[in-house]
Amino acid sequence: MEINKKMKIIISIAISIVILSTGLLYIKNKNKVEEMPYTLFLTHVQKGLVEEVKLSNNGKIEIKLKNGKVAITDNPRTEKFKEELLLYDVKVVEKDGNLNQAIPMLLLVSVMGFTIFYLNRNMSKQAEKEMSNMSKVTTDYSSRRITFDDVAGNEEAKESLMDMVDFIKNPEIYNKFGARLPRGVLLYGAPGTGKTLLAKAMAGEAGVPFYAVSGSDFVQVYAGLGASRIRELFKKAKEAGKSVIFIDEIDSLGKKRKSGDHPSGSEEGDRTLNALLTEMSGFKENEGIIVVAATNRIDILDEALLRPGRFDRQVEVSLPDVNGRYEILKLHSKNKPVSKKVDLKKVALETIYFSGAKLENLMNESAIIAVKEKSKEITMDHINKAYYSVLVGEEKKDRSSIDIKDKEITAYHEAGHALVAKLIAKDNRVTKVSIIPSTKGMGGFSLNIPPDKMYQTKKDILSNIMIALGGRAAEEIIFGKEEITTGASSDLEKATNMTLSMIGVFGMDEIVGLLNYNVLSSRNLDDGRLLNRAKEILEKLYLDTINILNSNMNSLQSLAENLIEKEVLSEDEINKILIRA
Ligand SMILES: Nc1ncnc2c1ncn2[C@@H]1O[C@H](COP(=O)(O)OP(=O)(O)OP(=O)(O)O)[C@@H](O)[C@H]1O
Ligand SMILES: [Zn+2]
Repeated sequence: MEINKKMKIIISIAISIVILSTGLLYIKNKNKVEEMPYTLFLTHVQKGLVEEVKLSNNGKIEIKLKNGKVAITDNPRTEKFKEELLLYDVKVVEKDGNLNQAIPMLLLVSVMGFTIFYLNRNMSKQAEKEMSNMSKVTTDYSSRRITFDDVAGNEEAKESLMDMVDFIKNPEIYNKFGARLPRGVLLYGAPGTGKTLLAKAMAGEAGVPFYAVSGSDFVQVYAGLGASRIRELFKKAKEAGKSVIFIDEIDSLGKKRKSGDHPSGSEEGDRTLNALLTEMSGFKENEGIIVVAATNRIDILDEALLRPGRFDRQVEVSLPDVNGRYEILKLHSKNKPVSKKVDLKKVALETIYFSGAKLENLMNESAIIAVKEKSKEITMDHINKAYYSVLVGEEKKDRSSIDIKDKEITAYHEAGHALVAKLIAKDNRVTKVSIIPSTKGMGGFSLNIPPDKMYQTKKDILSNIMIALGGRAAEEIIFGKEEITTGASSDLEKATNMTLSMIGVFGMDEIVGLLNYNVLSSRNLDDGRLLNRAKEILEKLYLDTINILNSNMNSLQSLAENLIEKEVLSEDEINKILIRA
């Protein structure tokens, strides 16, 4: 922070103290007068209930209502305040403070205030803006209650959140058993996958108020305001008793710090984050308050956020698979006159990589087009038109435009990994294969769980290398040598690492021997033998992988076809397909 800014802050604090004490003195003398919240005062002004306002330099200003009542409220000290009052036909009296004791202080205040005013007009404007943002904490209990029925697909995420609902509802029972309740849940996943919706549904199911803020509102806020807003938010929630506090875009507060480096976030972001962590450890255990945070990027989050007692529960909210998309489309068609001829299953098939928000958008656009065309119902034609308008301007990297070839390639690639695992590592479990991108894999992923044991054998490592190569091998077999894709890059990284460790660290190759290559290269003794040998081993394993897949072509085809159709396969489904093939 530059000195100038620091100075300004110190001066502002000094001023605030003076102002506050003056204000207090004033209130003390006026203690018969009722204090009115500033927001209420504003509505009174708008409704024309205010007769007169006595402007002063105090922290509080005096107001007289048309019904004769006198009250005080906070002095906003904005430039336009007087004009606004005049526009609402309020009589404005300028008064210099009638308290003898306060006159010297007031003088001081005005002089300092004047200086500050010139020091930075903008800063105070900014502060004003943020002050008004303070009331931006959205509370949602007035609107319709949202429940888990409003969230389609996402069964896994829903399930883990249902537990939390029980925590909120019956903290006493958990107390009795001495169970420590989670305080924070982190929902992570692509934009528009329903994280906010899930958090709202949690509050709705538990029947408690929902308080929401967004991390991005705190970026570059006026010094100290972020932290105070956080405290304000928690205070509000605590007053309500049980509640769900939602912090969207938490990554803008808690970005990973690079070691040694100045924290990548702003100083203010840090302060806000610290306030958040303090508040979270501050509330008594088992009070029934749960903090839910959401992010699209769990990988850039500061680990401090993920420690026990903080956001120690992490729930992935993924893009919907074809079934999920069908459910979401059905949900958002409920209140719309959709023609019976519309095949939502087909729409679901054609909307791979669409998030829930995008599907909602699709149905909404369709409805708008139908209305414009004065149609009685929403037809397939409307949905098709909407489809293109939803996709317009989308970047390709968003993976929202369906490319059937992409889908096929991913399907064969993932089927390759899964099949190799099933064939050569019988102790491994393949629990899930998916062609929907997620944090587990950009194109898709094949979840391969090795048995739990302390040591890995050479055979295990060889198998794992082949499993990693299975994706590329399948691509080459099906689409040809020239059609292989960039999709295997992280697989190759893994395979290379495993091979190098196997021969250079674990001493598992007869030709290279028992030498540790890290030691050799640190003494500049590396003669390049390791590289040649690693290449040789990797090439042989790749050929083996191709051969295995070639001799199990039926299984590969069948897995891939099922993936294209269902997009996600469970362990059971995989096993069934392989038995049939
Ligand atoms: N699983 C779902 N079921 C039903 N509707 C959904 C689902 N996911 C998203 N939607 C629709 O999309 C809208 C936006 O979703 P939401 O704001 O919850 O996403 P988000 O994950 O919080 O997004 P972001 O990361 O962009 O903040 C929801 O209000 C809802 O209409
Ligand atoms: Zn792969």
